[in-house]
Amino acid sequence: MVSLVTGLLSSTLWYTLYCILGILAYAVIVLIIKPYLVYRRFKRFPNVYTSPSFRPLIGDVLDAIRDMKSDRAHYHNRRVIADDLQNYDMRLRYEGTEPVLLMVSSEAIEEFIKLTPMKIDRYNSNKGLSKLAGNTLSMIRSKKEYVGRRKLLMNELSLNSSSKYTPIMIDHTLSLIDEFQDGKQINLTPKFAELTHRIFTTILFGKVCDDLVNDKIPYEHPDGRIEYLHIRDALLNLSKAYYMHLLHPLTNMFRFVSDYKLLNPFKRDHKNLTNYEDAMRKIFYKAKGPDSICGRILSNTDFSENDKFFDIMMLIFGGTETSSHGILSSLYFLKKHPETHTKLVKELQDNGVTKEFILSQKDSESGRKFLDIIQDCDYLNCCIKEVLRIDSPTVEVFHYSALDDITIRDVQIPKGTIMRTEIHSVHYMEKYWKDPSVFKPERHNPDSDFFNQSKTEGKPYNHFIKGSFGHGTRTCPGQTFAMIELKVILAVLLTFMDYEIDEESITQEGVGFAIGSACILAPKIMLK
Ligand code: HEM
Repeated sequence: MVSLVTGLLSSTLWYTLYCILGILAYAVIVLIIKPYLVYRRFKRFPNVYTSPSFRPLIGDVLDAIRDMKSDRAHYHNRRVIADDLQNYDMRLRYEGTEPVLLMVSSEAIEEFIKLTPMKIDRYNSNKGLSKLAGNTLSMIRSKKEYVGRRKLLMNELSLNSSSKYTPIMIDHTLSLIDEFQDGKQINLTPKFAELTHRIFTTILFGKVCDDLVNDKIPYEHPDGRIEYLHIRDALLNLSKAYYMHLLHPLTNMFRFVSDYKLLNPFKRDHKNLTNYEDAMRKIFYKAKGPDSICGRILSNTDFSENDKFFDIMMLIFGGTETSSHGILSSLYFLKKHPETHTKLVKELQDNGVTKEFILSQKDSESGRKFLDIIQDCDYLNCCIKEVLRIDSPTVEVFHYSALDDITIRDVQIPKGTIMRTEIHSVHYMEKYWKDPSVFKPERHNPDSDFFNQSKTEGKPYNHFIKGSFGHGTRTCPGQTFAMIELKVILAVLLTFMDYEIDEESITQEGVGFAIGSACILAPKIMLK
């Protein structure tokens, strides 16, 4: 009997020991050996930048956290990195243990795009912001269903051809200006997020949902405090929280902890996300009528209601912070370069963009007249393009992966490699841009001396040296809408107010407003 018990015990012990050894071996292979082999594979290509040393387990996470803590996410960091990348086509980056190959040169980006979607397509890492975006079209492969879902949204919204939204943009921007007090300083960072969120939700749901959109929902902060936040503020907090998941060591090392939300912050953020989704569903069902865009999208029976729900959520997510950060950057760079600000204000005035004209357009049926004039303002167009180059609101595109073994710029990339195009580096490369670190709207104007000098110096303008909206099949569907929105909001702001930014922020290098940046813009407002 005793020997039986000892035998059982010892076999249980051995079994446990084997299990522990198995788990350890698995961890070593997945967390250290595999990432190291990827590092070795790409290190041998002279046109692939790899960090000077391979850091097992933590990858580049420490750098990212350090930059976020020192308020340098992401602008300063990206510019510094871009300097190191001048002569490379790609960069290997580690998101924890996960190697991601980033295309950094225009040539690599172009080859990458040519291979999408046949050989390279969307990859849903189901991590970080991908989790926030749920089962949206932006996470699925570029197949028939994707095309149908994207077409449905674009047809219903007719975002890219419509001027009918400009009165809504004017109206909300004027309401925001009404809140400003002459001579008072105001933090514009949350104000602009509120503005773009209002514009987009009014377009999607109509005024009928104003009360629900302005509802407050419970949001649990990291210190356990529950605060009732506007839906839009909950969304902004959630996007920051889920961005941090990407960098969280537990997401990378012990994925199951985040997948099953076993610990905070995963548990807490999921609870907050559920509250946000519940609040959004209420809005959807209230906006179900045929007069609302959301209602018309929901009445389509080709796709499941849940998929359409997430697609609309994605639109709100994609259309809020991106544009609001673009406006922050625009105001900042215009004041950093006062001659640009003066020239732009003059262009608007010369084209008849006055207070009276804007007020007359606020209630117009179509907004066509205002839009036509705004679209004729070439310098406004160049300023916004330059803002998007020097401080692109988005710093990353979503993940892609190689569906097959492929070759880009003579680099052999095995099937399954996770990839992305990088937005900022190409924006600062000396080989494509004349004086890339200088803010120069004229570089986008084919009639300007600067544009032609760049061309003579062998740096012609080219589609793939600008990446703010991505490229190819998966390019941003809201691009035209966003450009119109930025122009309209900026034109209204510059006509109704002037502003002063404190000397320290203006002279400090590295101030930028990409999503995730800790920089805030709080100027003194002078109403006109
Ligand atoms: C300045 C404003 C904006 C910027 C800089 C921007 C940038 C981007 C970028 C870089 C991507 C990823 C492309 C890729 O993965 O290759 C993207 C995708 C997307 N954007 Fe935008 N965006 C802006 C405004 C908007 C607006 C206003 C909307 C909504 C109308 C929107 C909706 C989307 C959607 C749905 C996707 C996913 C597309 C897909 O996977 O097929 N974006 N955007």
